[in-house]
Amino acid sequence: MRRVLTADRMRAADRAAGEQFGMPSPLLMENAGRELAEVARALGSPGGRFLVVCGPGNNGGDGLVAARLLHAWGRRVTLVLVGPRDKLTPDSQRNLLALGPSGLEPQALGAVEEPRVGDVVVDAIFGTGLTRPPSGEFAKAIEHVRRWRAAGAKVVAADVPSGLHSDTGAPFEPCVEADATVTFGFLKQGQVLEPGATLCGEVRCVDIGIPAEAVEAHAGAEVFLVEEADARGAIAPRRSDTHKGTYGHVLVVAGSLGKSGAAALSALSALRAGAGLVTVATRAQVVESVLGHAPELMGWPLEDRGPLGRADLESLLAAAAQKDALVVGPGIPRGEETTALLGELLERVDVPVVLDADALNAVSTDLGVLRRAKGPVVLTPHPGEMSRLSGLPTKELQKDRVKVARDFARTHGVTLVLKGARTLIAHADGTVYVNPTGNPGMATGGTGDVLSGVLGALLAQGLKLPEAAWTAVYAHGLAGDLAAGRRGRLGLIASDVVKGLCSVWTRWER
Ligand SMILES: NC(=O)C1=CN([C@@H]2O[C@H](COP(=O)(O)OP(=O)(O)OC[C@H]3O[C@@H](n4cnc5c(N)ncnc54)[C@H](O)[C@@H]3O)[C@@H](O)[C@H]2O)[C@H](O)CC1
Ligand SMILES: [K+]
Repeated sequence: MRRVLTADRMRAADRAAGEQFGMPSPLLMENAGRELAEVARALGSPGGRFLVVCGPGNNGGDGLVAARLLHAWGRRVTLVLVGPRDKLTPDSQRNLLALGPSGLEPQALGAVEEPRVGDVVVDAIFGTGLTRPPSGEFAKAIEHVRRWRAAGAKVVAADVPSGLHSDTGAPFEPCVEADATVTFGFLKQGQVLEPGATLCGEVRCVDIGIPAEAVEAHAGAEVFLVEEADARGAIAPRRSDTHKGTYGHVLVVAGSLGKSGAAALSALSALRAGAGLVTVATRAQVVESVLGHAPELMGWPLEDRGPLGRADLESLLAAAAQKDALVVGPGIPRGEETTALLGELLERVDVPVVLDADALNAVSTDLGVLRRAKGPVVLTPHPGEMSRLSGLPTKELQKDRVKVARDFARTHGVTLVLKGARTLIAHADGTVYVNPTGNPGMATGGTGDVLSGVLGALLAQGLKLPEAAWTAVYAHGLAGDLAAGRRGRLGLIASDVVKGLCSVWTRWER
């Protein structure tokens, strides 16, 4: 897991590093500038130029250090200073003075010789201090950097691409797009959320001497980036003295006329994610078509009576007996009484329950059922379903997904998987995990059903929350990435993701 900070927490850590741990800001800046210069040097070509564009704050100071070092290393450096010199922060002032012996004189933006392929532009205009849309000469400088990159120069951003909001990952207009971002101390939220993650290019998080102890714990507000080792480590190797009962029995309550495929995808994924047994509870009229997808599946026919309602409760409780996890929602026939039915089911079933698809739409009309649940509950909404659950317009909630997901999980005591580019897993304690796997090829019908099955299977095998959730999400996204590598993103369909799960397990069992 990689801890991810907001700009405020990063600044507090900066201060603590100086005040409590003997790492004053000028030293931090020198270390940051050196790391920045080394990455820039590695990206440049031997005869190439280095164009360092510095803003008025400490981000600019990092750039001034990098310019001095690149020059000392014999590189051809052009320096541009954006904004009034009298506005430079004290640390940046010092570094401007330190340039004296090098003879490096800042040039005006307009006078700069256009960079070419093989040249490197160091973007040190703004970092975590950006608080409003860049304007005037700052906006012009950012537009120059964007144009130079389009002309073939490589761009290395200091800490954060200038123009990117370092907490939300939303770009102001204009915003630098970088080939690499050298970030200092800890990852920032905006670098792991889209579109920020894409705008950063390859993120290198470098140690500049800020000890982990300098970061104040924020119980209930921590954000972590999930890494492959975390997900892989959650899947225990299989012992020889085990049997299918060891790996749990999942009940999938799903499917309806015309939507038997959703049930099959969810159930098949539960099998492909290691569940010992999977039973599908669905209307009698579709049970055979669901089971037709895999002889390994078992069926629990529900009497044909249209939408799921109270009349189905006794049968579903009987189906849920001796099960280790439930997945409810993919393709279910939803009606007036489905919310009440789910409420009763959640109150009486004590194993983990995954609510997906139309089960989410059903509970969104009475969120109280979540608090009344006897066992742990995981919701797996996409943004549209999240809008119905939260009452926020989709556009609104997408602006600060971390906050929306955290608030919902904490308020209702659930684990919430907010799907999308960089899916978020918010746990009831307020901690949010960011998932880096997955690709736009997975924006195709049925991939959500696949995730619900994987999640149900890991819960049935005894993984606890939130670990079961971020492991399922990571594996599901990686399965999609491996499948896209074989099929191409355009051709990817949900069944490929199911097959991709096997590639994940073989990769992790090595
Ligand atoms: N441990 C670390 O992370 C270290 C970080 N360092 C670098 O310091 C910057 C943060 O520096 P700061 O001075 O706070 O802000 P910026 O340089 O990002 O921004 C400059 C300055 O600009 C003003 N400002 C904000 N928005 C606008 C705007 N739209 N137009 C004009 N001016 C604007 C605001 O007042 C800012 O103060 C961090 O990213 C790192 O690169 C340290 O150097 C090393 C340790
Ligand atoms: K920057």
